[in-house]
Amino acid sequence: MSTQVLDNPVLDRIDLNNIKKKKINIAIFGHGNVGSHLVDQIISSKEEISRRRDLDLNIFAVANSKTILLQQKGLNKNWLEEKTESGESYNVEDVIFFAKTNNLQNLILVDNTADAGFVQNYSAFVENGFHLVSSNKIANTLDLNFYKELRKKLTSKKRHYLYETNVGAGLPLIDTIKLLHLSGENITRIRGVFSGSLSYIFNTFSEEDRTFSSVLKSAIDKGFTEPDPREDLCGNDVGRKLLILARELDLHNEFEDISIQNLIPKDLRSVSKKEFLARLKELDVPFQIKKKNQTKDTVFRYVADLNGDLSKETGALLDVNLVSVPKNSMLGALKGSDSIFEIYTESYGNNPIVIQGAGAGAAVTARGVFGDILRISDKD
Ligand SMILES: NC(=O)C1=CN([C@@H]2O[C@H](COP(=O)(O)OP(=O)(O)OC[C@H]3O[C@@H](n4cnc5c(N)ncnc54)[C@H](O)[C@@H]3O)[C@@H](O)[C@H]2O)C=CC1
Ligand SMILES: N[C@@H](CC=O)C(=O)O
Repeated sequence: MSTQVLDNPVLDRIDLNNIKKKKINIAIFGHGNVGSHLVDQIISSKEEISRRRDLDLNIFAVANSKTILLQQKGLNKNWLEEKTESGESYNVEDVIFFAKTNNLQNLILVDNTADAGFVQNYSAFVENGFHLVSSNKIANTLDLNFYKELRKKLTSKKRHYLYETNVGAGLPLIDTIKLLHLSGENITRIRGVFSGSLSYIFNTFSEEDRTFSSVLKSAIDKGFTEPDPREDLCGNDVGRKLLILARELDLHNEFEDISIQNLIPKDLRSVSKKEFLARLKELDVPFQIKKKNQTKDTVFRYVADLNGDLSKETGALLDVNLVSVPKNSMLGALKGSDSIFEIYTESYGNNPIVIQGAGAGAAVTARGVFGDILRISDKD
């Protein structure tokens, strides 16, 4: 598109191509595995999106737990060097103040942390005009009171909250379930392998002659696990995903309602993360014994199951267990870090809708977060 210049002397230097572009101002918290991919993806797709969708994506803040880089005109591809050089310590009120004093509109807060403390700021951000996008699952798995109050606040402020990556990383799962439920389709059961890291770990451990700790270490290095990998191994991360799906169906469950098989030996559960990582080899013998005792032609799968009477607010049963399944079954045939979700509904009968694909990984997750940002940008 070429730049058009107007005759009017006041407007004669205004680029008409930019007038109609909607500027979206984004603040990103957490730039670890997922967050840093997200910033890079936005910066490298910015021009193309500006051309195709008339959106000007402007990342005006990026922060980790220690420092922030604030730039009204937006980050460029050297953001990490700039932040390392001139990032400053901060609190979240500074970001809200910065957005206000610079009169930034169309604000989106992106939470790419795994921090329980950070989600307590959501309400203040919404109060000050921010939409929310989150890969962090915590806000959706605190008590139902917090869950409902946040939604009340969002409705009263006409703000949106999208979190597609909370379950199944970049897979289109939450949206699918939401639409089925909203359209009146009765979902009767959701079952599957919800964890990309545990899928990778058990696929690899079942197939290859490697110790459990070396496979776990690879999963950590590939960015599949939570910042503390015990969140995956103890089942909390899968439990959270199960609860998030249950709540999408308007079920009134709390985290404590989930029956979870914890895979961590008792004496490694409450040590520090540093000590746990130093003692990974202690997982080798217990898992080697499990492998040795396994029936022929079966593989381990860490399976989550939402079942029971899903037509009643309190009728659901939620459980997460390590099971042996035949290699040639749908769950048994999973590869790599794939997750699989079987969604059973009244109309689809015994043949579930199946959603399968990469269930973890920084690039796919960042792409999913990016999708949520674009969905919100298109609204209003
Ligand atoms: N890695 C994956 O495949 C997937 C991850 N997720 C979620 O994405 C989120 C991020 O995961 P990763 O990037 O792998 O973690 P990470 O540990 O690599 O990065 C976390 C980042 O959050 C920052 N942080 C922590 N507390 C903070 C606070 N209070 N304020 C500002 N920044 C803070 C850390 O400094 C770090 O930059 C997690 O909630 C995880 O559950 C979701 C789907 C898939
Ligand atoms: N640690 C999680 C990442 C995505 O939520 C997993 O392994 O699935």
